[in-house]
Amino acid sequence: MDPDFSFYSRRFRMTGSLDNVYETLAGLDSPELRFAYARDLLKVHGMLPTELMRPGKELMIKREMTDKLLRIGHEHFHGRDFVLALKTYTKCVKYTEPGTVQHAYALAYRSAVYYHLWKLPLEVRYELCLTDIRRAIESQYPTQLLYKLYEQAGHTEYNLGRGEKAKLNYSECLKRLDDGVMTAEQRSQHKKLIKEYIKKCDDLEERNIPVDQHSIEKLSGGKHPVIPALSKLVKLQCSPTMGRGVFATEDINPGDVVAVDEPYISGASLHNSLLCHYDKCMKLTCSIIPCPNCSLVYFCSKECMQKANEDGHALECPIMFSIKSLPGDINLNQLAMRWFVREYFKLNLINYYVLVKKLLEIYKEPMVRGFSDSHVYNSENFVTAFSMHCNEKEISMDLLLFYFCLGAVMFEYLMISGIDIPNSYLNTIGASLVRMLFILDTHCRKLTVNAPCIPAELTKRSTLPIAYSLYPTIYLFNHSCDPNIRCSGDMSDRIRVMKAIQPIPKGSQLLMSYGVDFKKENKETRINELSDLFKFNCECQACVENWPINCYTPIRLTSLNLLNVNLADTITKECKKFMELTTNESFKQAPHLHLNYLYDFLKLLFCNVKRPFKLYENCVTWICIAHTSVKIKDLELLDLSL
Ligand SMILES: C[S@@+](CC[C@H](N)C(=O)[O-])C[C@H]1O[C@@H](n2cnc3c(N)ncnc32)[C@H](O)[C@@H]1O
Repeated sequence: MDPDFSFYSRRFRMTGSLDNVYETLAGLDSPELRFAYARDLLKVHGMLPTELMRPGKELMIKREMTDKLLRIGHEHFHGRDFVLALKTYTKCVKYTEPGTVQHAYALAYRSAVYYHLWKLPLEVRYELCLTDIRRAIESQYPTQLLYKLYEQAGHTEYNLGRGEKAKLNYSECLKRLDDGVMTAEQRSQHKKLIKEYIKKCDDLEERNIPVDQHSIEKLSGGKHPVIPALSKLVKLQCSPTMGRGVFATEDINPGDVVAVDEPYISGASLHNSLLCHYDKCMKLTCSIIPCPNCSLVYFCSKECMQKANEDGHALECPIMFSIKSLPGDINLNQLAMRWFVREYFKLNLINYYVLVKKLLEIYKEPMVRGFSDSHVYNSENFVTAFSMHCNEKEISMDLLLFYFCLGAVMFEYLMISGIDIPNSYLNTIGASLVRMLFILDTHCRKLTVNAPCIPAELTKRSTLPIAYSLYPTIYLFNHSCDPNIRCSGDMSDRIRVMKAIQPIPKGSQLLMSYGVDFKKENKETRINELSDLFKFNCECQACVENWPINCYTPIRLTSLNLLNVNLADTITKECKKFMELTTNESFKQAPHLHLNYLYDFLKLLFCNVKRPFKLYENCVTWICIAHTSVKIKDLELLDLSL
């Protein structure tokens, strides 16, 4: 369902006051005054909340459902429908509180499902099984049944080839058998069996199971001295048509890594419970634990839950349910709240106030945003993100009113939850929350590059966003319909690596695509799309020179497009070679094995042929494909929309 951005204007229209509201809002030129106005307006119309909304009843009903769900889970399990059993037990894990017997049962049953879940690769299912066993043991699994869990853990470690760990678990099982409810005969039989298992472990050769090491790419030329997420080969500079941007200080080659950025702030999409919501983890996992207080965010481990609490979740937790009920985009509302509480509490009231007051005043000047008085760029993620350009002037009155009212309501919830903000700071701090909403709306909602994705269908490259993240440094790159850099690697990776896909001579700007490409769409469509989504008129070379789309791009070398006639023979020969290679099946299967060849061919054309030229554009496309490995992760083999 599309977010309802006309929620507040509809309310005011009903009271017949909308025209006046628009007029007054438009006449106020500072964000603080607009915030104060929206807050007063809501107060007058009785639309400011006076208490927090609580999950109460909803959560109780879910908890009562658990027993029934466990029974259904058993039916699926015994009917060997392991995927349905997994879904059902996972619901139970979500609905029950960690530390309770019910929670422990749900985890223990789910561990048994993982053990049998043939659809998952062996190592994955065994690791998940062990994780759930460990958690069930930590949550109050009944003492008289603990031997079963240790036995299961022993089998799983054994199957993973880890003899020593298997022995430890079997030995624990032997001890725990004394607590089991059974006859003396049964106990002695069982102990005999476990001792045989222990003996078998001695014969097991330790296997080294390769771990999926995600190698993080290194920045070409090393780290930038001021902005560590950027390469040393670039600098921040202002361009008259695009504002702040990133420019090459040396020649950059295709394949060079120009930025490695981590999300500064992120949140899993609310519909997705396959992801750890702690934003420094964001691991895809089937094995989740909900926050025991709000039950709205999930973690892959207790450690992540603890770190998330220290990083601000403890503060947003009491108002999570209220935020969930607000109009607009739930995911982004939550993200804005997370961003606000984290920075506000990190900096403290006065520091936060002083910083945002300055940023709210100067953000209109592109080169001042983020720069100190001595023109040194402040690499703090908060400054980079908070000072991001987002064309507020182009935003419709509807949306402007929406965000100021939404910010005022969110702010009220914060104050009701106990955050004490003196009156003299209130409007500035409130306006900072509204600015966060604008920034996230402009830069997060619409850019899929900011959303870790999983493939929507196994056979296609289309992807589904599973989380929303603000990558502060990536946002410094301006857009081109003919990008010379691109995000490489797996789209579900939390860390984003930007690589050059074309040669970028010293002094030129590094440009990424915000989602449109001159090869696929004509100028009019692109302009409309960019203006609709991002509210700017594209000033890239492809738009300014009105380059034709792919099917009209010249494919032949002629005196019109050949810049160096002396090299005509060499270029013709190389073009022929490129065409032969790229029609070859083995090349299509593994273009990444030919990257160096593609880079050399591209550089040859870059220097000697006028663009657009079909083979140049095709070569860029192949480089992009080779840089993007959309790995089919283990979890996507299952339909786990829980
Ligand atoms: C993600 S920000 C990029 C950094 C921005 N230039 C700044 O000063 O913060 C996107 C904004 O940059 C500007 N921009 C980016 N690409 C552009 C282009 N091709 N033509 C014109 N303006 C552009 C627009 O104002 C856009 O809203």
